[in-house]
Amino acid sequence: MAELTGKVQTVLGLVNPDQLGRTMTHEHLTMTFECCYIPPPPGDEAVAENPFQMQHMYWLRQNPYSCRENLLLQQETSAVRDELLAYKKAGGGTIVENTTTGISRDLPTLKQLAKDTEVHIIAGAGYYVDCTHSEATKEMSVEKLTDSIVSEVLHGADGTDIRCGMIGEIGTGWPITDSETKVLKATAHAQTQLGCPVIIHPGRNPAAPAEIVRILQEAGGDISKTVMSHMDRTILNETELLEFAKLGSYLEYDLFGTEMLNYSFNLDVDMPSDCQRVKTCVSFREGYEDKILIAHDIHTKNRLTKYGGHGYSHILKNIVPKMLTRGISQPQVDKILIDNPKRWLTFK
Ligand SMILES: CCC(=O)NCCS(=O)(=O)O
Repeated sequence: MAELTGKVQTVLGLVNPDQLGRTMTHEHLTMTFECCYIPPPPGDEAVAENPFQMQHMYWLRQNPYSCRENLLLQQETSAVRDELLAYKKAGGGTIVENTTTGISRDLPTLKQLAKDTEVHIIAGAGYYVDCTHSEATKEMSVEKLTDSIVSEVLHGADGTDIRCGMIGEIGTGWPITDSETKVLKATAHAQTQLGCPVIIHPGRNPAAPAEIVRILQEAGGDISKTVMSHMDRTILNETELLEFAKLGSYLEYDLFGTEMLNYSFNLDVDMPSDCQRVKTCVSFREGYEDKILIAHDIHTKNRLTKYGGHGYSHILKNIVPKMLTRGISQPQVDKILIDNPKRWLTFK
């Protein structure tokens, strides 16, 4: 698309890629996550019903998905606005907002937040995981899904003229369902037409990312312009990780700030700590330094600073200084936070 080539599309319009600055490539500013509610562990039912107050946040840190109120990030626009102002003050320039159809994307609110804070916000086109697909979505052909995704980028989404600047996060579970496979194929077809960035939410199985790449590739997708999210909880074995890295997608460590003992979506996974995430970035700094992206993927209320969480500035304020003490140079940090996001987000 000639008008888009060489540009980045924010909710306020096209910008020159050099304007983005430091970029978090996977965040949510307003969304609902009720689709992924998990009943509390036996014996904790009453605790889960506690008022949503600071003295109960210790429990939410370990059980974020077992309290319905915690899943309603869309109720916190004012706190998110304050956080974005703090993010800007900390040196942040851009947020890629990954909320897609199924988890309450709210483009007018994103546009207002971008105006109020002067943080560039890039919205995502497409569909989240199968359980959020409506019956109408499930019945759509790959061609119809492609048209809908293309239209969200070229004309605007959700009945507005606010345009998405990338496709994703496209949700998949494990095993990948028929409806998710159709959406992946449509994503690849739309990417072929638009030359746009794509970002994927893989299912929680180490085999999921490679299977997704295979489906995208067979449908003509450009893997070099595709981000595989949530690597932190998906491929933990080093040999398997290096094998996957060879396929050529961006590798996104986007759960910075999430430290929990039991990962309730997959109890077999030991969620890494931030120190372990930094170590992984260190091990990737030669060879794959052009492929690493990082973010917090804030999607529940308890991760906001208002509730004692780490907030959207955690990487800039705490992780970058840690990286510098562990052998990642300032130019390498700049690659991860500025150059790699810019390259990924620029339309071909
Ligand atoms: C919509 C937010 C989201 O999907 N976050 C991913 C959470 S996890 O699967 O990595 O736990």
